[in-house]
Amino acid sequence: MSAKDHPDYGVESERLAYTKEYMEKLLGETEREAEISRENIRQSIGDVEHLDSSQSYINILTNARFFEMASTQREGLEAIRQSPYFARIHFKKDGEPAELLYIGKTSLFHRETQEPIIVDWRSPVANVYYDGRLGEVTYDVNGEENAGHLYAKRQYKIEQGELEDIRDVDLTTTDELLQEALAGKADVRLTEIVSTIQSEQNEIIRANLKRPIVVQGAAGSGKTTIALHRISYFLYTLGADFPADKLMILAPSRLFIGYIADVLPELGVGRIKQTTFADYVLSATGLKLKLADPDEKLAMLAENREGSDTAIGIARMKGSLEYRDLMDRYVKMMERETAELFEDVYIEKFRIIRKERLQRLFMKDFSYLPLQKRLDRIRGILKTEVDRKLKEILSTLTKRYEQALDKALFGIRDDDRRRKKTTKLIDERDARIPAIRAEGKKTVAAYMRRFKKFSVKTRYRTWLTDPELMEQVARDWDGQERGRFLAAHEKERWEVEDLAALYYLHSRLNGVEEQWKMRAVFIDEAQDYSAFQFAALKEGNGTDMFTIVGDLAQGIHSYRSVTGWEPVLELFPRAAFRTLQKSYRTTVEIMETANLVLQEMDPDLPLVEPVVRHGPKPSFYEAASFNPGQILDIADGIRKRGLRSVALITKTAKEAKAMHRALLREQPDVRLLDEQSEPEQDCLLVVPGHLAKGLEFDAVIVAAFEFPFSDREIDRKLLYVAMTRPMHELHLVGISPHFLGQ
Ligand SMILES: Nc1ncnc2c1ncn2[C@@H]1O[C@H](COP(=O)(O)OP(=O)(O)OP(=O)(O)O)[C@@H](O)[C@H]1O
Repeated sequence: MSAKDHPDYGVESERLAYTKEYMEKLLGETEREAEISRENIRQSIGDVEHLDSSQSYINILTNARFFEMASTQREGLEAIRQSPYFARIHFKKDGEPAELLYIGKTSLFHRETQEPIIVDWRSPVANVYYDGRLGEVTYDVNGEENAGHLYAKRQYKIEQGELEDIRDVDLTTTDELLQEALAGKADVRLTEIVSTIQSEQNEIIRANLKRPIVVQGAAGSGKTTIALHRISYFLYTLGADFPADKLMILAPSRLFIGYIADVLPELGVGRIKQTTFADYVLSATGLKLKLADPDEKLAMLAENREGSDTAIGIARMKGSLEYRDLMDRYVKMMERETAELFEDVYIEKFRIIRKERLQRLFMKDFSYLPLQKRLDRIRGILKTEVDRKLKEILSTLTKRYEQALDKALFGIRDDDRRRKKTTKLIDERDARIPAIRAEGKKTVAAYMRRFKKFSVKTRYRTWLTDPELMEQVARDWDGQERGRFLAAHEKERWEVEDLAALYYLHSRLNGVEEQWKMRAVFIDEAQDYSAFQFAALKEGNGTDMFTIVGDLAQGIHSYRSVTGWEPVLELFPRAAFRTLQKSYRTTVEIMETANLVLQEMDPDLPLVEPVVRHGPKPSFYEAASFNPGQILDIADGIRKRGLRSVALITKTAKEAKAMHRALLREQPDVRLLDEQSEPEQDCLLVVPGHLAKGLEFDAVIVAAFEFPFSDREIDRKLLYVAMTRPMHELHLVGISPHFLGQ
């Protein structure tokens, strides 16, 4: 059906024409305003030379601000020019007349009449569009409930400024727009979904922003997308108090950041910090460490290598809250050792401050601060105290010398004795007073020298290698456990698993600098975080405003990460918890096959419900060894069916490298994805399973030969992740595990 067939086509095309016309007019105006500001700036720069320069500077600043505002408005208008809105609601707020509100990516108001021409999708009233109900509805405005009646919802497809389609949405029709959006091709990039956000997703996006939220969401349920839209909603709603650079999204790899980076500016959130946990910790602590390959343990497990038990046991320990408690005990020891260093403070023979007072400040009054920050405060207090007392001492002494001189001058009769006495007094005074003054100037610095800066790296390394210290800190470990731990750290080697402890120590000893202290944190692929990582991030940033999204079924790093959300909810007691079971990425046929793997992990796990969209059944190709020709044939077939992004997902990184090499010999358009690469289209991408997490492709070929997928937990998870990446086609090559029923 085309838009022209709709009975309201005439009205709707007039409305679109009106909107476009107004936008063009506004664009012209902002263009002129920008030009005027630019001209004013130019003039003021000229005036700086010969006029009152402070006035000219003010002019420059004001006009620069106007220029910026005009540019931002122009950019906003440009962005929505081709498709100004995507929906309309017929809505009546209680006590007000009914209105037709057009919803788009940003708002547009008539400058003179203040009439809303387009309402922002993030505005409070737009909530009723997403909420899924018609009839009596309520929505929240700044914590206050507003009520009204929603008569109708209508969706539009507007492309290149042309009205292509109009659809009235009622509760019985399926969301055709969603179906269409899902049938589209993967772009190797995420896109915004503001026009088709579903009500259960909307609920998470708009959940109380000042409280934490934890989301367990199935593969393809839109977790990443929702996290990004929640950030956009966050900045729209609370942006005035929370500048974008105080918000951070933590992604699993740099590759993944590249994948989401495009959608961030589109949602108006390009300026937030986008980083990985490792990069964040290294920047925030200022530590320069070369980290060992973070996926080595995963490889050990996937390849079923000998000797992985100890390494994995240690990794698990380092992610636990028990390890955090050990670090707390270690900090307590350092606190006590530091407190012992306090002594009374003197200038000459005058006591300025007693050590007990300083110890009390350090241990009690400032106990809420990191150790170094407490010392900094104490230094400040000492300085004030020394300055004040020094003045007192100098004035008292000066007076005392004056009195003594008076007494000598007027009290001693004998000339010779008097002269001697006064000379002695004057000499003494002239030496002592400047000496005290000089000493007083240096007292604080000299006193504070006993406190050495806390080097987090050195302190942590000492904990890992010093048997005596370990015995004191890890009191509950037996000799064997300590021995194993010490032996594993003989060689200096830094691993991702150490980062939580390093960051935690940094935050407790030195404190995280303002620049790195975030006010809201969004974590994607959160199933790969350990309890200690969550705890450390919360402590270091001093906030619990976290949005945590993940899928336990994809927890391929579960040897070092959480295996349930309970510990996370305990760490964030104010958190809301939501689950998403519906998957939007893939077809019914692919999801049903992936569900077989899910069931194998834990029969109690709820199966993922795909949004009804059909496609070919997954194909299986029994093959004992890798044959590049076979893979390229499959990929060619996929391309011929019009799909563009194709990934070959392997079980291990080692096999990915080997397959990539072999494929390259046959065809140049093959790319191996690693941590640093940019995902790209139109070539066959070879992706190791753990890096495929979070990404999506039109079609996926899963292949494993050297280490085929077996019945082990790690294999099931890796296979599940790989199988849930495609939007349209899945091909499995190699020996498939029995539970796939092939
Ligand atoms: N409401 C929606 N409308 C249109 N597309 C959607 C919607 N929700 C999700 N999608 C699409 O579904 C796909 C999966 O979304 P996303 O990658 O955010 O899911 P995820 O839960 O993070 O997946 P995974 O855990 O498997 O990485 C994306 O292509 C996304 O654009």
